[in-house]
Amino acid sequence: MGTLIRVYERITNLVKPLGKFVLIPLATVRTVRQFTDYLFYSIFISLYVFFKQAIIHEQDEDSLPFTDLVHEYQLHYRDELIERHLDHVEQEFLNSFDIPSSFSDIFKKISFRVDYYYDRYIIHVFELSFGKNYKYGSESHNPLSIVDDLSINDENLNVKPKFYAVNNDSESNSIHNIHRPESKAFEPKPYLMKGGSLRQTHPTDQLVSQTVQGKFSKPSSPLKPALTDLFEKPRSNDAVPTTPVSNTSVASSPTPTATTESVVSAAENFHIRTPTIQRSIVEKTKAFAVKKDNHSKGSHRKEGSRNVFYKIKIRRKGRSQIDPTYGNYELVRQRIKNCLVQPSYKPDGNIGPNMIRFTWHCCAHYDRETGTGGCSGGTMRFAQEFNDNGNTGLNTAKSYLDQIHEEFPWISFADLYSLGGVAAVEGMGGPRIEWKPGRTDCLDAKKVPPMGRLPIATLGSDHIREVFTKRLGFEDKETVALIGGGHSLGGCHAKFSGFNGIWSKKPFRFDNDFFKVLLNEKWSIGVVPQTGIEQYYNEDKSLMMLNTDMEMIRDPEFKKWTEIYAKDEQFFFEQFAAAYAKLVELGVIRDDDGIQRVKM
Ligand code: HEM
Repeated sequence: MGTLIRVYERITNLVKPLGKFVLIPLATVRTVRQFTDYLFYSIFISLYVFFKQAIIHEQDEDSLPFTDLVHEYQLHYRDELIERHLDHVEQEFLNSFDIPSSFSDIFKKISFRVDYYYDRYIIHVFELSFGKNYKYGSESHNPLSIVDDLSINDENLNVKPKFYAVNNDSESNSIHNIHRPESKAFEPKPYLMKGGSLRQTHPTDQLVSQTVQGKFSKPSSPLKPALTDLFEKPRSNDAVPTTPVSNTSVASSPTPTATTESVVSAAENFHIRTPTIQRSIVEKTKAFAVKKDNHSKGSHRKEGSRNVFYKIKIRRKGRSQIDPTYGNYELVRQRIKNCLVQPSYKPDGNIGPNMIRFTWHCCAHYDRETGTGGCSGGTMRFAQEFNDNGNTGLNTAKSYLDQIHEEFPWISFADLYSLGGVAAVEGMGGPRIEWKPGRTDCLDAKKVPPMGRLPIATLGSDHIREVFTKRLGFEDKETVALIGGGHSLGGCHAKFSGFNGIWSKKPFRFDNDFFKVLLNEKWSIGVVPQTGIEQYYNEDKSLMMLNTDMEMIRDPEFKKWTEIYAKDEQFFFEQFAAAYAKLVELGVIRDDDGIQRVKM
């Protein structure tokens, strides 16, 4: 029987061009119908919104500009269409329900539908009738893409729904399980699955919509924090969140404020290949810094109320309350610090290093030449980025941060993911790192940068400079501080990267031990017993180094900084804090109100 099915599949596959031709009318009718549905719905909605805004005069805090409100309703309608199909079809097919943006888009959708129908209902019709799981993909006529058991590796693919440490001992996280079928999509949180709409329903019946929009001319409502407040001192007097934040009390330490000169000079030193982008960054940073100064001198009211580009709306039932944690970034920072110690996360017991690596990987795809990548946009939410091989093992940090997002739904993922590492460094005894909010999230995966940009641990100093200097824009001093600082914490896990061991005797304490150990121990190459991969060991094999770490003493310029950092911990702390602050700003181009509007 199995052979017969295979023969059938081969034949239908061979006559695919002809079969697809026959299906064109059906796909066209369906797509055009969907398009006209949107069209009629949009007209209806436009009238409705016009009536609502022009005649009823909704309350200020609930009214969006006309076009945004229409768009919101359109997305809502699209979500409804999708929900009707949710159980029957694959995610790829659901994407074809996106609102068509142009005529060529309609043709693309028709062509996609033709392919999908033929693949699902002709080639794999027997697969489906015998109850086998089938997954559409460009290669799905290839028997390998037919997934017999969709439950395999679910643990690996999904972040844990609750605060729950991933047990490193479990087979489910084993590096050997990473060979999962390409077609099995990472399942993002439900509200992200709907692509365009960031609406979500919370257990508390809270409806949150986070929108990026054009100029908004009305003064901010007193209920909403003024935009400029987001960049000022922590709102420590704010009420504590409704969800209790562990036993530790929440201390609000002051947010460091950079002087105008320091911010502008940082922007000027921030070398970008494209001169226009460089100029634009410097100008925007200058304007922002001046505005910040004005604000602290008390003149912000005149300015702030006129030029608001961005609004985070929080609506609740009854509309009388606002999330008391809104805009309190200090509270989120503290919340992250409080969740670092996790005895159930074995064998480490501390997720801080994982968090620092997670943030570093969120930023490390930046390319200053093209302006792509960087942690802005929160692109790590998407399968294309998160499933990159280099990110193996980072589901722990992501699952905790996603859970924290549920407590503070007003923060953008891009801000939260960058804050994770910043807070973890501090929580592990490191320096306080300056961090500014204002990153925005991409609505879909189109802005996910090309993968394969993470550094490779077995290569040498040329490769390190290619990544850190050429692509990310760091000087040697910063590169050494970042690598040594990051690798003073945590360790390698055979099941994730194939390397194994710790870099320093105190892997959960941020200090300059990495540099001391690197200079003082005797290193020789050895093999990780579990994986057969080569790495460097000290004499008693209690510590390890990667080849890229060894470059920190092989390359003369890197070695110079290694020696300096080994001698002067305070200086190292300062350099690391500055470099990590720069890391989390890569690709973030801010408007004069400090908010990043466009993800390049
Ligand atoms: C040449 C550059 C780098 C290479 C090749 C590299 C490579 C690696 C590898 C292979 C691991 C082991 C992952 C595992 O098995 O769990 C690791 C862990 C880690 N890396 Fe890097 N890394 C680099 C730079 C950085 C930077 C710049 C930072 C942060 C500033 C960083 C922070 C960390 C941390 C904290 C861990 C420990 C994670 C844990 O214990 O879960 N790394 N790195």
